Amino acid sequence: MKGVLLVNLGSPDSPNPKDVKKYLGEFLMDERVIDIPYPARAALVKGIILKTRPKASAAAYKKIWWEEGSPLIVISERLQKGIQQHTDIPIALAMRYGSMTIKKGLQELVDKGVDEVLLFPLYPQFAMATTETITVLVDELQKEFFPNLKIESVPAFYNKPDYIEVLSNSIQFHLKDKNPEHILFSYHGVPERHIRKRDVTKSHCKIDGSCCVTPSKAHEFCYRHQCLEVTRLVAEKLQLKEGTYLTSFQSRLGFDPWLQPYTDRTIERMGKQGTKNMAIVTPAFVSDCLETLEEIAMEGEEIFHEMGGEEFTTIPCLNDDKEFVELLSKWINTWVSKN
Ligand SMILES: C=CC1=C(C)c2cc3[nH]c(cc4nc(cc5[nH]c(cc1n2)c(C)c5CCC(=O)O)C(CCC(=O)O)=C4C)c(C)c3C=C
Ligand SMILES: [Fe+2]
Ligand SMILES: [Fe+2]
Repeated sequence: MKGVLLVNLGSPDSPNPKDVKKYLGEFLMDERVIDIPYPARAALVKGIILKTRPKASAAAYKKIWWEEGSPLIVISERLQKGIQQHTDIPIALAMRYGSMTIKKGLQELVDKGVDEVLLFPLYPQFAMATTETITVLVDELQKEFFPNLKIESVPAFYNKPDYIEVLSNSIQFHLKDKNPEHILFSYHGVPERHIRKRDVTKSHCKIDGSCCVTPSKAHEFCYRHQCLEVTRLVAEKLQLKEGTYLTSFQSRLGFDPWLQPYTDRTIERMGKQGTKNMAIVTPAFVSDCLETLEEIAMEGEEIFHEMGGEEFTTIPCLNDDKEFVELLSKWINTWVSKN
């Protein structure tokens, strides 16, 4: 029997510093997230980041936490239930970090009689720190614990026309009557080094004005290209005028160069330059989470108002939007009817 494992990033068990520390420790010790050799990574994460960040992150999590739990987890569960209503095969949900482990998710499917799994990382764009860390872990788990399980992965879906249509419809719906002067497409950032490391040509990605718009086989694993493509395709679909939309990258950590322009500085600049009414959409996330509900909807709005901006609209992620649930269900049912 076939089954599906949806995988999202994960959240701490509670917004308390102890749980946040445990979660951040697991997340940031992943060699595909902080990609420096083990001794240096442990010194940085355990010796520096985990000494201060859990308290600040816990305070941020407390601001967005829901009665039912972490928004990211609750929303992912709603997505799972929504999809389950459109298919007869079991749909399980797991998180890359935290208590809802991928191993438990695979076991849940196996216990239901599944021997063929569609692994569905809930990320529209490929990144070493997201999609790749999931597929690598699943490979390891399969070899060690589930040798008889056949597993196939869903690749990044950033440029699928039906995804672009659903995202564009959602943006249009949330912007009706808003008339923003500018729409900012803000994606989670990654260190520039991550892009270069996954350049299969070893020389294409210069992280400049042209590499990501020049056709290359490097783009299959270029997060920056895939983000810029989502912006371009949505702008084309919604017929946005040149100069009314921008792309930026948020949530940087540490002192290495990350993808630019940075979202906070872009919002600041837009406010300073006299934009009064702006909207922001975050297409690297399928579910609202700390990075959208706090960093964008709270901090971003505050920066914009401080700089003289007036109306700031945060467009929700696709979450359990009806069209999005139907789209993922359609892809899953196509896979089910294959072979
Ligand atoms: C080196 C650090 C990080 C990289 C690289 C990174 C990439 C990355 N992350 C997401 C999605 C999410 N990240 C979230 C939280 C978060 N991310 C980092 C660091 C890196 N992310 C940290 C330290 C945190 C924790 C919060 C904080 O202390 O600021 C979340 C939210 C989780 C939640 O519980 O709500 C998401 C989602 C992507 C898509 C990505 C690369 C493309
Ligand atoms: Fe992150
Ligand atoms: Fe590129």
